[in-house]
Amino acid sequence: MATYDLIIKNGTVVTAERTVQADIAVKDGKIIKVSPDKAIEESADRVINAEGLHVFPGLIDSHVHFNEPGRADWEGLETGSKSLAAGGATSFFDMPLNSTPPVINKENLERKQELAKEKSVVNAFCWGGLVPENISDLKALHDGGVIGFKAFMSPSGIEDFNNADDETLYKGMKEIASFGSLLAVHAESTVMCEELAAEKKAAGKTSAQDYVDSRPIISEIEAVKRVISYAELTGCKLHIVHASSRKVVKVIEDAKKRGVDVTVETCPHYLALTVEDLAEQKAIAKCAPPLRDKHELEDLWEAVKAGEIDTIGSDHSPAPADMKVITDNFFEGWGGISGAQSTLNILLTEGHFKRGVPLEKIVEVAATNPAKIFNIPMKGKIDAGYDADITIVNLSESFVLEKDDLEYRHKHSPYIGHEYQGKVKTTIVNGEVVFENDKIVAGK
Ligand SMILES: NC(=O)N[C@H]1NC(=O)NC1=O
Ligand SMILES: [Zn+2]
Repeated sequence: MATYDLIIKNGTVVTAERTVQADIAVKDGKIIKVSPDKAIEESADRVINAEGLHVFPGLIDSHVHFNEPGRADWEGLETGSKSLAAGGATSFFDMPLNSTPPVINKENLERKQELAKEKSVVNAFCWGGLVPENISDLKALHDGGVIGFKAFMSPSGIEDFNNADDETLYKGMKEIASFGSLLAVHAESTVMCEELAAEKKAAGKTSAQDYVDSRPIISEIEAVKRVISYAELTGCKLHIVHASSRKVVKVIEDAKKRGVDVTVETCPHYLALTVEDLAEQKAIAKCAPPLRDKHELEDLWEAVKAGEIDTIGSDHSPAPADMKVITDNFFEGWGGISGAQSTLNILLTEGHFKRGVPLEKIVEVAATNPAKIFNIPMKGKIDAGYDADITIVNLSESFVLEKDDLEYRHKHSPYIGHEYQGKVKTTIVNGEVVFENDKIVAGK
């Protein structure tokens, strides 16, 4: 019998701390040994020669909406997880809404957990929801294994997931703090967004820029400041999702300096696309908070480089094509971008190659920090004892993303036709190869 299940030889291994040439030995789903000094000579059932390739910890996408159960016609755990594997991600945290029933009680959580076990080709974790109706369910959700809670401060666009008013934030955060979990928040001001949208629509102003102007950066800042106040009052750990501007990040930086336990996510689309892409691609590039301008995009990259961004998650929020239609009114059509498969490509191409973001920083925000912040032990790092969640990438290879490359149920993406430097060659989940040679091989 071979000593190991798998050895990855001669690769360049990237962690959040350093990049070194090393061999990696895997057995029973775990990394047994990382050997930078000398070759691992023992036997293995399979040897992958990664000479000339980079070996990253598999990405942990802390923000996806896979819609199952109940709306699997929008995406689903199988297609969603396959798209992640194809993009070099080995774990995801599924948001509590857009699936129906939403994950706002223990029973609904268990249903999703069972489905994920059956259908996902990567590691699946669930977020629980915080809505005005479920304060008394939060503890049971926590005990059931949710990685944290998610609340919307503005309407979610989903009728069975109500947004949290200030009273809900207060009571929910007090409760969540009592058992040491965390609240993630979609932070936009309901009043500002609704009033501005009503004014625009009444004036017949419905262009891409009008939609963007109806959800301004100041509306994110107002909501972020307010929820940070509740975090200070209750001691609840807080995570702000999808900050679209460094101006929002700055508010969080200031709170961190005061000692508030708060972290911040941004998404690849705020780092790769602008309002011009929205005007051109219409609902395919529509999201909330909306895409900003080129200046904001560049500033956000500076925030990544400066270490002000804790995590980067895709906020993959797909919908069928007939919901992604805008004729000339940008207030219509589903807001949510399909991007789960492209996160690493964007970070490498737009971040590393075009703007000099170190590979270690990419690993930190897309794998190591999500594991750390959300308490997923033994993931997000390539080291002895860690789970063998690994993605092997050829940084010398470039490609143009084609529609048929997408594993999504609905093959639309604002990134089709974009050229990327750095191609995912192999994705390994718990020691098993799930993607290689441009194909999902899980279960084969
Ligand atoms: N419900 C839902 O997925 N909303 C997401 N879509 C989006 O563009 N932003 C979100 O928060
Ligand atoms: Zn989201």
